[in-house]
Parts: sequence; C-alpha cells; structure tokens
Amino acid sequence: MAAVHRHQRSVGPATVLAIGKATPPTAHPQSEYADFFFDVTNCSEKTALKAKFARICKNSGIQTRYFHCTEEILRANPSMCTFKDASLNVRQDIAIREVPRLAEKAAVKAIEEWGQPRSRITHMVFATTSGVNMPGADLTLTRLLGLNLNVKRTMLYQQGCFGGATVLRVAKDLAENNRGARVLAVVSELTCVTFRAPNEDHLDNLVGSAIFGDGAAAVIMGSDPVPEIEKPQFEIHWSGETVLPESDGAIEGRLTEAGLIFHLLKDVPGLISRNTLPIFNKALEVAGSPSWNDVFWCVHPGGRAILDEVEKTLNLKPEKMEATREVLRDYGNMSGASVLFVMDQMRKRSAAMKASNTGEGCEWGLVVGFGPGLTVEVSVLKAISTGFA
Ligand SMILES: CC(=O)CC(=O)SCCNC(=O)CCNC(=O)[C@H](O)C(C)(C)COP(=O)(O)OP(=O)(O)OC[C@H]1O[C@@H](n2cnc3c(N)ncnc32)[C@H](O)[C@@H]1OP(=O)(O)O
Repeated sequence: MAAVHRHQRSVGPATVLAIGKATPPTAHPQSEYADFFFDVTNCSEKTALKAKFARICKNSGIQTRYFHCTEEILRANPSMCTFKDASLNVRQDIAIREVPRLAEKAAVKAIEEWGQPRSRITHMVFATTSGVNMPGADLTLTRLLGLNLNVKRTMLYQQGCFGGATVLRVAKDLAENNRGARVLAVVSELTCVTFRAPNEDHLDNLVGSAIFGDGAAAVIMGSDPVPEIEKPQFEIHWSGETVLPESDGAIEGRLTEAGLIFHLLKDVPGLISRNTLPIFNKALEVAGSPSWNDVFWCVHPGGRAILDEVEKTLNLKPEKMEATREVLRDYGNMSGASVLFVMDQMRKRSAAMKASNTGEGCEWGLVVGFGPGLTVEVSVLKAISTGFA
C-alpha cells in the first residue's frame, strides 16, 4: 500500500463512541390506539375492521408508540386522515420541518455522551424515509447543531427500515478510511408520511398502521478512540448487504400524491427467516464462527412475527431477542431508527446486569436491518469490556 494511503487510514476498526435517541413527546398506549385511529380517521362505523385492527395491535408485541402528529395536527389536516386523498404537500411540510428537529434531539444526546466539541465532527451520514427535499435534512441538521459548514455530508433518502444498518456501514467506511474522522450517523423517521385511514382492501397498510412509530437515533463513530476521553461502546468489524431471492415486491414504498404508500407481503417474516442464513453465516465467519446463541443480536424490530420466525429458524434462546423485543414493546417499528435503539438497549441491559461487556457477555454480535428489496444489511459488532468480571 502506498504510504499516502496508509497515512489516510485509521489503525483500528470503526468504533461506536456514543448513542443518542429521541421520540416526539406524544405517547399512545397500543391498547387504546384502535379507538384513537378509527375516530380520528372518521371510520368508527367500520366495526369489523376495527376489531381486526385491535386484534393485530394486541398481538403486535407493542405497548407504546410515539407520534409527532397529535390529534390536533391530524384534525387540522383532514387530507391525511382519508385513505388516499392528495396530501403530499401537507406531509412534506411536516416532515421537512420535523425530521431534522427530532434528529437534532438525538444528536445532542449523542454529542453530550461523546463529550467532545461539535467542531470535531468531520462527517455526517443521515438517513430518513420521511419526506424528501433539496438541500436535505442533513444540511438543516448541520445548521441546527451549528456544525462546521465543511462537514462532509451524505444524505440517504428512502432506504426504509434498513436505513439504520446502512448509516452504520457507511459511517464505518468513512471512519476507517479517513484517519481522525468523527462521523455523526443519524436516522430520523416520522409516520406523518404514511399515516392514512384504514381500508378493507389494503390490509398491509392496516398492519403498518398497527406497528409503525416515530423516533430518531444518532451515533458518533470514529476509529482509534482517544484514551481516557472517548468511551468506546462497540467496534464494527464487518458490514455486508444482500437482496433476498424471490423477494421482489415483498416490501415496497411508493411516494404518491397521497403520501408514502407501503406494500407488505404477508410472507415477509417467512422470506426473511428462510433466506438470511447465507449472510448470517458470512457475518459469523468474521467472528470466528461462534454458535447463534454465542453472539448477541440487535435485529430491526420490524414486526413480532419476524422476530418469532428468526428466533425459531436459528433456535435462539428467548433472551437473545430480548433487547430487540423491548424496543418493539416500548416504541414499535421506527423504521431505520429502530436498530440503533436496539444497540443502545443492548449496552444498557449489559450495564444493568453487570455483564462483562456491552454485548451481555458475548464478545461478538450482529446488527440486522431489513427493508425494501427485500434488502438485508448485517454488521458484525465486537463488544467492549465493561470492567465487570
Ligand atoms: C418499512 C420497511 O422498510 C421495513 C419494515 O419493517 S416493513 C414491516 C415489516 N413487518 C411486517 O411485515 C409485519 C410482520 N407481521 C407481524 O409481525 C404480525 O403479522 C402482526 C404482529 C402484524 C400481527 O400478528 P398476529 O395478529 O398474531 O397474526 P397474523 O395472522 O400474522 O396477522 C393478523 C391478520 O393480519 C393479516 N396480515 C398480516 N400481515 C399482512 C400483510 N402484510 N398483508 C395483508 N394482511 C396481513 C393476516 O392475514 C391476518 O388476517 P386474518 O385475521 O384475516 O387472518
């Protein structure tokens, strides 16, 4: 390797140095959501559909979700409360303003934990599936945070639910190929783009209405942490991506006059559990091929049935999916932001149980994102010692 290239690269692997997360203030208990949802969309007379929706909510594994769009906002914007009225402008107005604001809240927490001046941030990677504009949410966030205007920004729109794993992968490459880089990786998602009235002929949208929630997460990533000052949480040793066979159309989103309309095939849980072994195996090779139960798991909490299927297929012990299921329970499916919430949950659970490292005692772990394509992104994490025996 030429000396100039060696000099540009980091010595050690990309390392997560802090994680921050944020939700809008309005929480909805899942047990009451059917009443709220059918009332605000003027569909309370659809009693059979409401009963089905209430049943899906009950079986979702979700207890609470957070939404920017309160009853007041929704009633002030009736075009969002039908199934397909033209409403893109209203949705865009909310998303363009609020996506960076929620991202800012998460980023401020990550920066506080990191403990370094904002001027040390050299790169930003921002993903959202909620709204599109030019210049993008990355520039608005740069301004909200008062970052240097020469921060090198990468904006990723419409990755869907694998966006969280994508920002990790891109931030890893940036951190390892730019010595001294400190990357702010952010995902911010709002359901203002997908919220719509229930419809008997579009049950996949009904499922989406029962599981999606709002949230943002931010990670500071860099290589070669400054000893005694920066506190590593996880190292990232490998990232890979694949498209699952025979999964065309399984998860799709189309941005229309009526906002973002999702299509989900019923077989998404089966497609994921039947086809992810090759990429999981490849990831495990990096970790020296421990067994599925000897690694920790941070999986996108896309839906309870998906977690059930993965757990069954890999014969995972129930505790392996607990961090993931806790995020599903407490926040629902926040699209790309979810998997970063799970990483945060993993290190917090590890600290609470006084585990020897940030991976509940397992040296290696997998971050798994999936979304439109059907695309699966996997990163291999190495846990960091907590100092407990
Ligand atoms: C956005 C992105 O990029 C990435 C994503 O995360 S996309 C979201 C991925 N998530 C999913 O696909 C959800 C996976 N599904 C689940 O977790 C579970 O089905 C659930 C929690 C939503 C409901 O679980 P459940 O109530 O125990 O049972 P289940 O039988 O699966 O579903 C309940 C009903 O919804 C229907 N249903 C479920 N998924 C459906 C779909 N995708 N399309 C249409 N109908 C569907 C079922 O047919 C069933 O209908 P009946 O009552 O008439 O039989």
